[in-house]
Amino acid sequence: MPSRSAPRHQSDAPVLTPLLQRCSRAVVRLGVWRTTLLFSASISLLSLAFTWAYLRLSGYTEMGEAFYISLLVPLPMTLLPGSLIFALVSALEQARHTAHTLAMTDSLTNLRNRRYFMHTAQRELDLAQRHQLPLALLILDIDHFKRVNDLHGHDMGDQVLVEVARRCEKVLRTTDVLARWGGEEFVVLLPNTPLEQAHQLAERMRESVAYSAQLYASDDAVRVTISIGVAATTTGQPTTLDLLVQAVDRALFDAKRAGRNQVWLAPQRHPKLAAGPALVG
Ligand SMILES: Nc1nc2c(ncn2[C@@H]2O[C@H](COP(=O)(O)OP(=O)(O)OP(=O)(O)O)[C@@H](O)[C@H]2O)c(=O)[nH]1
Repeated sequence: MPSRSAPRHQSDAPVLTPLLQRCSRAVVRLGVWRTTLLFSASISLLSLAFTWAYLRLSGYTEMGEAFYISLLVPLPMTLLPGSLIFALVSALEQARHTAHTLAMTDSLTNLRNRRYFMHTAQRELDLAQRHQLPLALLILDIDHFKRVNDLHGHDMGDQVLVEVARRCEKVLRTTDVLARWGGEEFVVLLPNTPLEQAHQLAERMRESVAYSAQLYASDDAVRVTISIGVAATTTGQPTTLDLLVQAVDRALFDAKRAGRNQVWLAPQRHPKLAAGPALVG
């Protein structure tokens, strides 16, 4: 009978890389000096064990001076090279971590970027389908944003983007993922959320942007609104991320065409997506 278990690692590379990463993260967590001391102490103990085994096998019963030599000599001998190596490993790990975070972050808003979002959304969609849970997706777009830039300047436009991101973030739960989709668009993933609940959240985001007396900390107050497209998967029905994004895009397009500052739910034209009323304004 063929084995059902997944084949184990076919080469050393996939095993080694996570192992090395785990080791370098451990160095960062412990700190260079603690790692060095731990390393040097382990080498000393190993050296002691080897000496003891060697003497026993050679017929000696007393350790004598060999005890002190095997325990204490490796300690100072490994301290300097150990600390240099671990300092280097720690610096490399921190640089790798920073580069990884930067590659996934939008520099203006500090939100996750589209690349991170797509990766996370695919994983969440797979999980939702495996556990038969609903999943909702929102794309929101600042209305007439070009005018903000034209009237108040690009720097103010940037401030508006940051402020809208902050307001939307406040409405969301910790499990939701908000990312910058690009330009003046943001995307939100709502795991374990049916369409009705996603709609309520979208409305709260829309209101938190539209109904603020003075939105931006500046003498030159700007008021903006956002339009939002929403779609959700139907529990237990398979769909793809592309289909979901297409449905949300279409709903957002409809919200814009209907006059902006509205939330539109994805219509029934994608049978595998949760159906809802087409317009919720
Ligand atoms: N300040 C600033 N502007 C940006 C940034 N990214 C994109 N934009 C601007 O966003 C504007 C988007 O304009 P449009 O696509 O015409 O859309 P809109 O004016 O918002 O109109 P509707 O979406 O139809 O309501 C463009 O003027 C871009 O230059 C950014 O990072 N900072």
